[in-house]
Amino acid sequence: VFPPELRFASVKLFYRIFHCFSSYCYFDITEIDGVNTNELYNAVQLYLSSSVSITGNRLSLTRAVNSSGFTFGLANNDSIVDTFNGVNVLWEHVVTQRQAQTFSWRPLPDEKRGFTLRIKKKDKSFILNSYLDYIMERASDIRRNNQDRLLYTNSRGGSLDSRGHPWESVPFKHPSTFDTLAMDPHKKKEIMEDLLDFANGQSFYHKTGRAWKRGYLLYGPPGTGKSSMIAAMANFLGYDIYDLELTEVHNNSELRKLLMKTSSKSIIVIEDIDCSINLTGRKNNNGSVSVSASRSYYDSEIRAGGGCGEEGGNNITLSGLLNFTDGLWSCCGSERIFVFTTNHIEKLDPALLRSGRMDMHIFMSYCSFPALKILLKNYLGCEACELEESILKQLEEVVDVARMTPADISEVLIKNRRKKEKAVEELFETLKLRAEMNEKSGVLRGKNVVEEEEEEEEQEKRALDSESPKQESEIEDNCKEEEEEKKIK
Ligand SMILES: Nc1ncnc2c1ncn2[C@@H]1O[C@H](COP(=O)(O)OP(=O)(O)OP(=O)(O)O)[C@@H](O)[C@H]1O
Repeated sequence: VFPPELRFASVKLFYRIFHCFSSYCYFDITEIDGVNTNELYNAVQLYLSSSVSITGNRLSLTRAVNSSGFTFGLANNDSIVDTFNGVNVLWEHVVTQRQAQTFSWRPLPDEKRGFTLRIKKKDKSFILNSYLDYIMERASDIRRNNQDRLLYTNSRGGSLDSRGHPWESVPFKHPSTFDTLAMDPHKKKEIMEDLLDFANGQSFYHKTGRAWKRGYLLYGPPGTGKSSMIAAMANFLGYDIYDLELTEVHNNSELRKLLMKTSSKSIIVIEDIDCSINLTGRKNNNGSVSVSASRSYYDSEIRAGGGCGEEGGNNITLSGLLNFTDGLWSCCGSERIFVFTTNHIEKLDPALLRSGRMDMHIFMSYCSFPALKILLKNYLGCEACELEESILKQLEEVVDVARMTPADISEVLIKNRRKKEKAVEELFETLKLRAEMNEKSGVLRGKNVVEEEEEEEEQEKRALDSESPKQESEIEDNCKEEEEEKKIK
């Protein structure tokens, strides 16, 4: 009976009166905002998925592409109460049929979906300030946990893929974790704590004015678990990995572009850095740092591809690499970890190793006794306490002197993994043989491995401490000299 205009006006009036007397206010969060997808809608859906999975009776269930987890959702027109800091809010999932479209540039779904958030008027400012931010954060955590890790590598010859992206990706399914990694448990704990401190340290980095990034240098002989450590780090933090092949990068600007296209919460890896870029050019023949060391010197003298005798034909300079790790561009994006690996730390330029670039130097050593116990547990399923005391003692005696890598030891264990006793016996024989060979050839010079390793680490630290300040003063002197020369000219 009512004409549509009158009907519309009376509904509007009714709502106004209703809202005046109601103690609630409502917010509509639609799936599509105009023509764009509403980020908040997706975030709310993910956020609610954790609470509805426990309380809901009828749920929608989805699994996104590249995701290893299921997402629970509120069924159509269902509602749920959520509590945030003692405040109750009501979420309703509203689904209505969309009117048939006459014409549209972009076809929209037949259904119009959205969430309605009902909160008490008195809680409005509190909820709007912190609850929605909290939802966005939780949603991105859930998304990251559900999503498969990705392993990116830079395209050959710097070419772009069909989407104009310089990185190609594959799902990252490396099973290495800190549990499977054989290394000294104290060292392992220290690394894990450092990683957690970094991942939870947003406010600290903000407060101290530091870019939210951290550098790790993994060094040690081949087969000691450097790559496994990177995989364990990625699995531990849930980060993607960008495996940067430096020999495929032509120049510094290409390097910078690659950096700009990496995402937050990622680990950028350069493996065997000493083979990717020639870092020895800065040193004199006797190993001391050249007096003429300066950025311009790096630029002109140090070229990539010379480290392992291969000519890569690319023009990345050390200066470019230093800028990559801690220049202004390294701060585009946040929460990034740089990991460099090398078998020859002595070949690396001290400038690359200083704190701020490589904050933590991790020495991946030959297999020690605590690491051996982890391998025995992982490969044979036997705890150290299950083995006879005498066998353990024998193993402990030879393992340090044998200087075998965890990779070598795991090969011996894999062969006999079904027969525990035979595996332990063969392992002992192999370790003994190696230890004898080492002693005969005088590799150890009367010291045990741990002492040698500690000494190596100590030497490296001393070299760094003495070189860093010297270098900076040298660089300053050089700059001054250059300026004076320019003035005279
Ligand atoms: N510390 C370790 N803990 C457990 N497994 C290890 C460890 N080190 C090596 N391995 C085993 O040996 C194999 C090779 O190790 P990995 O590639 O991580 O060594 P790497 O130090 O990176 O060697 P390279 O320097 O040659 O790249 C791995 O697949 C893993 O199974």
